Amino acid sequence: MAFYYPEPSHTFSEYLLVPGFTSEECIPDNVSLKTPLVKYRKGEEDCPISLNIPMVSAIMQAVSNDTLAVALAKEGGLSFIYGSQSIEDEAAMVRRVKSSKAGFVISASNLTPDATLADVLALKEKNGFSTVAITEDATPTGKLLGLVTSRDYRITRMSTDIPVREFMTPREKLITAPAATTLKEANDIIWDNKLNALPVVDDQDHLMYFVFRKDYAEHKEHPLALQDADKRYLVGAGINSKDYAERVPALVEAGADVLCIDSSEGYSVWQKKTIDFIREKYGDTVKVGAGNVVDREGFRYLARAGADFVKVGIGGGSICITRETKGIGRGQASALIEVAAARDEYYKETGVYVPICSDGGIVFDFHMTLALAMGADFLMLGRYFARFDESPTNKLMVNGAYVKEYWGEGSNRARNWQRYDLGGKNDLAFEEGVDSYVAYAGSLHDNVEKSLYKVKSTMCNCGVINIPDLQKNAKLTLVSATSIVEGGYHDVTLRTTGGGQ
Ligand SMILES: NC(=O)C1=CN([C@@H]2O[C@H](COP(=O)(O)OP(=O)(O)OC[C@H]3O[C@@H](n4cnc5c(N)ncnc54)[C@H](O)[C@@H]3O)[C@@H](O)[C@H]2O)C=CC1
Ligand SMILES: O=c1[nH]c(=O)c2[nH+]cn([C@@H]3O[C@H](COP(=O)(O)O)[C@@H](O)[C@H]3O)c2[nH]1
Ligand SMILES: [K+]
Repeated sequence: MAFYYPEPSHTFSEYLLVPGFTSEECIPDNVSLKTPLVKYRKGEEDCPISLNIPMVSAIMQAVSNDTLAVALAKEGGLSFIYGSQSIEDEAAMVRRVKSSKAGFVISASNLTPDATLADVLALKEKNGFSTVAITEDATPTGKLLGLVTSRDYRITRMSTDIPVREFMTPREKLITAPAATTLKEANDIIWDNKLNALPVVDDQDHLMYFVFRKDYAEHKEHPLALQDADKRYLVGAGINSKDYAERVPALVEAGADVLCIDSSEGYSVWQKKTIDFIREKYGDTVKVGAGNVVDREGFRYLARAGADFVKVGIGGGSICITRETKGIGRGQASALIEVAAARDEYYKETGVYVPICSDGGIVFDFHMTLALAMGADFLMLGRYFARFDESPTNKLMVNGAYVKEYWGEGSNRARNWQRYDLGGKNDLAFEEGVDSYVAYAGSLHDNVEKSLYKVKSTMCNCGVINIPDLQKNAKLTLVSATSIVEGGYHDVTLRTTGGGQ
């Protein structure tokens, strides 16, 4: 007979935290959100890689490119560059993160001289940046031919079909700096010449970075930035259990700090083979997470296989339709609670702490606190990051409101690159994700700061100022359907619409 779980499976919104004693030391400023990313042995002082905030961005085309990776690393979190692209393209993204330096920004707005004023305006509308690099091939690292800022054109006086070459500031009039320029030198040049943006170029006159006037206090603004010993930002990269023999070496060579096998379902021999390959070739020097699992057995299998962390969650993501199409999955809270217990059990048995990541289904900021309280060491978020300026997708106006595009990795849109040719017949493939819009929410920095302030405040209510203590001491209660009604506003008429999350 099949096995039946005695309890239904639950998710975050069905739980509440019950406050603990708040002492004088419990104030948000005292809270540390530092958390382990990869496994470590009992007694080892420092985890080989820790996050300064418990957030990683999802391994998705619509979420984790190099721009978002740099923005998130500045806050103390980590991105996993999406693996659903060619090995060369993924490695190039990793390389761009590793070669970006604090204060040195890879140009996110680029056109050729043949583009028009209309293109400049459309680009500005789309990504909000007012400095456009004019390069030979419209890439961020192409040969620099000029620059367009809002000082170069007047919309009221110029036709929008005028080509960029006619109004850009051409290369010969630009003040630039060579590759070896330090941030301090760059700022002196900016100051002496009253510039807003200083292009940094290599010896072949290819654009490398911009230094913007406003980024001067960069290092002071980002005290939690996640950097390696050479002050380069940390970055992760997604891999799959098929082309790892080629992909892993390319990503390692590009400088990826940690890898993660990206799959809807990780309790499989394919994941073990992938980890075996890495251990054989690199020993423990290359860190790799695995998943996703939703129960004790899945966790133990991957932990024993040597995973550096294990990702939890099947079908809970905002764009997921796996539960509907395949009928597999488990309520995210139930999955997390069981896997956290399995991690603790495994730690007791072996002395090895294998961190777990709650992946998918985080909608409200309080879900973050709940997931951590239920035992997650860190959280993977897709929809959350897709809404920000730094995510790779288009910002559009739909029904009078700004939205950003967001699509699942199991949607046809994401699968249009050839990875799926590697397994099974294409005509039998079915979609496991949707293509959608999410409400545009502004900059990553502002949102992360706000969300984490809420998490810290709640931790103070629970009487704890670090994540391990939250995991140990949190008191959680399931709530009845009726008490969920009690938890929202009720029996009043709102004077204004809206309200918090
Ligand atoms: N977390 C979630 O709930 C879900 C996530 N996704 C996302 O969609 C994307 C695709 O996920 P999947 O379809 O699970 O990709 P996948 O590549 O892990 O699996 C696709 C199919 O290939 C098989 N397979 C894997 N390695 C193999 C090998 N070496 N030889 C032979 N067969 C092999 C798998 O068993 C599976 O049937 C990922 O980005 C994933 O994160 C999709 C659905 C649900
Ligand atoms: O069923 C699915 N079909 C998909 O197409 C898909 N794409 C991503 N994912 C998973 O969802 C996570 C992100 O979830 P959120 O948007 O809720 O943060 C991600 O981190 C993934 O685990 C998918 N699941
Ligand atoms: K399985």
